[in-house]
Amino acid sequence: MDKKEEQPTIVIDVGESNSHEKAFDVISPCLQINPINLTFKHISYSINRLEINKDFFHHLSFPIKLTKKVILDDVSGFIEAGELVALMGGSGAGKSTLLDILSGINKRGNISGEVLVNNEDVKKFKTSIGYVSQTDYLKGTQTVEEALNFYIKLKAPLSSRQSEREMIVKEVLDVLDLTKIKDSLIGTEKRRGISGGEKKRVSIGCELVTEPGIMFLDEPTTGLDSFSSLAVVNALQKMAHKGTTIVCTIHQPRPLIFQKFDKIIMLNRGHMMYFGPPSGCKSFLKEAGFETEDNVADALMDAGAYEYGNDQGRELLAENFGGEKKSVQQVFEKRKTTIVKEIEEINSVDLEKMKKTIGRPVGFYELIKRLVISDYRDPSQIFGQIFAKIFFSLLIGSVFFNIQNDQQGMRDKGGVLFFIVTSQAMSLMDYLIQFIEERTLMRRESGKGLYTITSYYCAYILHSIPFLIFYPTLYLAIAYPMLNLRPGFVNFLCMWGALVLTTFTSQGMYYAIAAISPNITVAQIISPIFIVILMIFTGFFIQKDNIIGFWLWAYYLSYLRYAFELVMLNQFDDIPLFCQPDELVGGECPYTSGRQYLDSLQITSSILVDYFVLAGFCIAFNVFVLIALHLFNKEKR
Ligand SMILES: Nc1ncnc2c1ncn2[C@@H]1O[C@H](COP(=O)(O)OP(=O)(O)OP(=O)(O)O)[C@@H](O)[C@H]1O
Repeated sequence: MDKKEEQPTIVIDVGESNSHEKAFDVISPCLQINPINLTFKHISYSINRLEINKDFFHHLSFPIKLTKKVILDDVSGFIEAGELVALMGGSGAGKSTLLDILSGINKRGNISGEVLVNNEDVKKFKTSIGYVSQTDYLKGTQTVEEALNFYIKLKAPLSSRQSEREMIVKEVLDVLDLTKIKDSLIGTEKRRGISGGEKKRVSIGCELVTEPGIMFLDEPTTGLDSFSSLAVVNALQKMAHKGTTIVCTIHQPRPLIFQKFDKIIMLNRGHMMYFGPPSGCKSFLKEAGFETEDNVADALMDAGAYEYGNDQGRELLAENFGGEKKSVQQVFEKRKTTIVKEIEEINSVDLEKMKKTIGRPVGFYELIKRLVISDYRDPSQIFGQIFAKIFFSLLIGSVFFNIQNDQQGMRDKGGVLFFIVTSQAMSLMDYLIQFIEERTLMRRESGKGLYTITSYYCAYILHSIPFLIFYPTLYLAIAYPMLNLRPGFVNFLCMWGALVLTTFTSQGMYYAIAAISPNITVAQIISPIFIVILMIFTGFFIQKDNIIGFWLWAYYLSYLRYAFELVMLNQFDDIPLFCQPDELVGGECPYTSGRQYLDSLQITSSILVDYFVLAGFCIAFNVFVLIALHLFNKEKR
């Protein structure tokens, strides 16, 4: 049988069940779905883990031993183009693990067996496969339509035209019943948006607009009410009718939902327990001795629990089933050879190769656009920064108003410059939290091949540049004249440049902390430690000669020291200082020039050197972030 010739009608033959024909929806003019057959043969998955050795005391053996935990054991099956398949099983049965393996996601454990899409290794098409995880990773400041447009623009073939893309988005909105809410914001933690069920359908839509021939969904109905669950499964069924092969994990579906699937794959403790259409479940259970009039999905789960559960659970379930029990596994084992034979048959069918989708160069522009729109729709961080700058500049401007170049003024100026530099560095702490939140989305989207990590980070930095220049400008524009700092445009410009560079370097440092921190809590603990160390070693509190050898590294690595030295040199080099009558010591003025004050703080470098070192730190931090994002933020489960 040549399936290519038969398109768009594909015959589905499922194990021992009755074969049925499935015709793809021909009213789909836009979505170009490549029919995909998926076969998986002898899949086993195990992980090695370290465990406490309970025999340690009895036999005086090693206290820790390496054990192997088998999570999937010889699982085989096939899914044909346009089928909607439910992967069922109790908690810990191995559903998510099998879904990950089928979708080509890298796993940490040992995998054996083969997964083929249209006869080719699934791993080759990892980024072309649609995968909807249990958690919705969406940009809350986008509208529903914008989210779909973002995906299609970044993943559609370069040859596709704008009008075609618009039609696909329109069709997907329609299929998923999202047209009415297409202009609604998805919503963030601060601002409520669409409902959970709608979010799930948007996540599905984001995948669907990229026209995947095959899609995997991890528990798409979990956490949804029965109506929303039905709406999601209905949408999946419509997509399957248009030709997309769909596999999703699901927990105990109600009968209405259960019947919508073309095939059920039931797992129990890593073993396959049932493979076939929902209509075949009842006879299968009967054959295994579990005759029931209940909901078949529930009965299937119970039969598995009966076989693999403990004695107590078995007793409980025995009351329900009655009669002499057989083993579902035993009955299923007989069917296994038929499944493997079917897989060979499916693999002998010559279907078009699966298409590979490649990220588009427009990705960078789309990323910046999304970030700018996000700032516009959720400007709380920008307003927060502006408020902080105005507040701090007025605070120090009024406390240290009109500082003179006398002995007290000299010290005040030193303190004020220290405060300006360090407060500017500290004020960017919220960038760290925002970056960690963004990182999760970036990990997901780059894992799907929408863009590269490098283009994301460059876009992220680029979109923040105007703000990182504006904040220190605002700070100095208010504080500089109030404080009576050194007059002259060149001195102002030098101070401004130092503060802007400090801002960029601090942003790099916070992103570096964020890139290596596993979560926000860890990052929030690490960053104040860093900042305090950097502040102690600015050279304002303790000079190099008084630092003990162990801490000298911190003196050299404190980028705030170079920033502080720079602004001090700019303010004090070559200026005369005078004494008020009460400041004379033995009739003499202790400091008659700014240079003397700089020498007392052991500030001997030059403005140019400090600029270069600061710029070097800024570049180094950003290169470190890129390396860390590539090393630690790859999708791997
Ligand atoms: N990396 C891992 N380390 C340790 N155990 C793991 C790992 N991955 C999976 N497991 C174990 O393998 C089993 C199957 O996990 P999996 O997440 O696939 O189950 P599931 O059927 O999806 O369960 P649930 O419905 O509760 O999400 C579980 O017992 C789980 O604890």
